[in-house]
Amino acid sequence: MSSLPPDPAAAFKQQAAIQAAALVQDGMAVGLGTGSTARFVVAELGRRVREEGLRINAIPTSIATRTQAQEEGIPLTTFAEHPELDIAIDGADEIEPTTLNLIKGLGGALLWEKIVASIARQFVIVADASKYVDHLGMHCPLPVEVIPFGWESAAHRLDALGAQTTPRRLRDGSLFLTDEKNLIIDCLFPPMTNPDALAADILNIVGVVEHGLFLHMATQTITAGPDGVKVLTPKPR
Ligand SMILES: O=C(CO)[C@H](O)[C@H](O)COP(=O)(O)O
Repeated sequence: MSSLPPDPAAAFKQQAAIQAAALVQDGMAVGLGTGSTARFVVAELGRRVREEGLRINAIPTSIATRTQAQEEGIPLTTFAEHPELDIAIDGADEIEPTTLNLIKGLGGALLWEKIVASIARQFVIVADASKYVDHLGMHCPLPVEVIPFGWESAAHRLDALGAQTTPRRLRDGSLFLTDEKNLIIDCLFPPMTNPDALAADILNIVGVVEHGLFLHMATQTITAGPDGVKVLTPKPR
């Protein structure tokens, strides 16, 4: 039996996920996201593969998603076979509704997620409606992935950019390791007015591998909440 409390947003997440999974067509190469909302997408795609004979090839964005996809019977592919993807569907931690700029990575999979999103012709975000914010950074820290060597110095330089930094740890106090065996520094920034500039500053720090700002990448968000399902595309810049 799971010891996790029930997720009050689960039904909304599932609603958004099922609508997004309907965008996937026969023959597509699909990026599979990570997190509790993306899990519903993978489950629905698995159902379509088994019950409708949907033929897809997928690339998962984490070891956890790879395990789920295999359990669901979704055929997996490689970057060699599919250097580009037709669509990637993933969750988000915060969504700015005008630009569809995002914070991702509270689940720790931001690096693989960003690689997969960057090669997808469509990058569709699924979430419950609580993820909308006026400015990124309002509700959650920005995860930054750094290599283990010299991570304390990278954290110090993130502090200097105005963040309150915390290395992510497991319950037993040990440092959390990503699927690439890197560390995550969670960075609490004031609400962001210029995320593009901040992203560039963060990437300038030697030792930083990636950050959870997904800017100008999402082509569509599908969210569900008490007011129903909402589909957004980015407003022209
Ligand atoms: O970026 C992610 C993992 O690295 C997730 O997509 C993000 O944390 C959203 O997760 P959830 O759907 O569980 O709210």
